[in-house]
Amino acid sequence: MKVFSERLHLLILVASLLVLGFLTTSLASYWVSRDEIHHGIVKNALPMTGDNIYSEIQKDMLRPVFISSQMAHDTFVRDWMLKGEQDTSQIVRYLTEVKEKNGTFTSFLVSDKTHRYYHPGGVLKEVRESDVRDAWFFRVRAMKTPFETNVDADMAHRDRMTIFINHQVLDFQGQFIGAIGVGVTLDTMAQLLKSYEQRFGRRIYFVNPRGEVVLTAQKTQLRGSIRDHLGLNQVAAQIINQDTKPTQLSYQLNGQEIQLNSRFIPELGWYLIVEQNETEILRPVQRILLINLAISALITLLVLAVALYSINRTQCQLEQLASTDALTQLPNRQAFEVVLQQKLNELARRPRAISGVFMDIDWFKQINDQFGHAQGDAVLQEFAQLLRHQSRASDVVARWGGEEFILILDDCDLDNAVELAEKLRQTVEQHPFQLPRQTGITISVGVTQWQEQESSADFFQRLDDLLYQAKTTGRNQVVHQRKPE
Ligand SMILES: Nc1nc2c(ncn2[C@@H]2O[C@H](COP(=O)(O)OP(=O)(O)OP(=O)(O)O)[C@@H](O)[C@H]2O)c(=O)[nH]1
Repeated sequence: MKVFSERLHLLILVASLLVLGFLTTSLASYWVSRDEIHHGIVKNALPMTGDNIYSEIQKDMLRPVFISSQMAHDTFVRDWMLKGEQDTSQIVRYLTEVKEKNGTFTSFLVSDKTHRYYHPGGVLKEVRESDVRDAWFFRVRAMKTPFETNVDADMAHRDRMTIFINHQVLDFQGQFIGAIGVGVTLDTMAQLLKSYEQRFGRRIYFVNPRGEVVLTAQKTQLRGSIRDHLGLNQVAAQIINQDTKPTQLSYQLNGQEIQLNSRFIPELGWYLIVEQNETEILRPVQRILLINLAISALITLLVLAVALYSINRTQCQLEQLASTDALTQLPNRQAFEVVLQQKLNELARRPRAISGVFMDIDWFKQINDQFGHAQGDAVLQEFAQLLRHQSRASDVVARWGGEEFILILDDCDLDNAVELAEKLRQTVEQHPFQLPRQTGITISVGVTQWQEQESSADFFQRLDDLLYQAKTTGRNQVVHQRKPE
């Protein structure tokens, strides 16, 4: 029991050390990867996507700004306006050419004198200070800078969202005489967002200062106000209250961590939002962690199995060593007593006759004295070999000590036991032992049958007495005692 619990303690210790080691390395590498991924998203991926998109926007806006500036400085335009806007077809043709040559979505001119709004289709309307949709013109008129970009619905094209470059037109004395420019659609921008979404698996969209989603890539499918979206509503106020510096935010959605980078784009007057689902990115790393843990568990089990196997093997070898007589390889007295006890316990379940044969080599001291101890050992080994051959698998044979041997015969009554003992005695007597000189070797034997309810001490005592009787009454004989009737 003690050995078992020591073995269990050892195995628990080995398993704990392995589990601790594997857990520490697996979790440490998972945490490092997780931190690196988080850092990569927050410090690099999201801000860089924002930077790239912003620089694309700036690049895209350069050409329309340049075209609008050229239109504003065109002598024909200014002369035509100063000469009283006589022939509408001339300016319409001019605006059509600008639009078609440059591939812009629209082109326009608004006169400060007549308030007429010209575009490639003719005169669209007259701008009025009272109309909120015309407020842009009066704002441009009051501007200190020569142009602005303004995202607005284009009335000439069914209110399609358009980026207008509104450039002031000044006369030759520098007085404001109108606003001119081109409009480009947001289609290219949407295309850009879509390609970024596909390439990097990030959600990208624009939000106006009221918090409404104004432009998304097709995949995003985000509509309405960000205040109405679960998760996003946690950071909506921070997104639209920020200054122009990019801001890093995060929110929780369905147990997932979403990282969000937001920046104000002055050219559009919108906030550019780039989002990345950190939990999703972490999934492969978590899968690797689980695989690592599974491999670790397997290795731990394997090591435990190998340890258990070798402990058991060593223990078996030790037990074998402790229970075997080194000279004859027969079980020793201790082992014999254990096996005999098992046999006696079995008797209750299956009652049967059991007999004992106790043997002692005669005059063995003389053999040692004549031929030396080594020769005496050889005789003991040869005798053990004879015993082994004479006994059955169910019998228990052992070296009792010195030159004494014992045989327990299973399912064998006294008559059969005496017969076998006699046969054994004769075999020994006739056996040519390997000695330098031919020497007769004999044995004295005591035989008796196990009596019911008898203690093993009494049984051995009787066997010992019978053997003593054989020795004292002439040796080389079998003495037995009948079972009392
Ligand atoms: N070579 C050898 N001798 C042993 C071993 N064990 C005991 N002996 C010897 O066996 C001898 C037994 O001698 P005794 O007990 O006097 O008995 P005996 O000479 O056989 O005489 P009886 O038994 O009376 O016939 C002793 O000399 C022991 O030293 C052993 O393993 N090897």
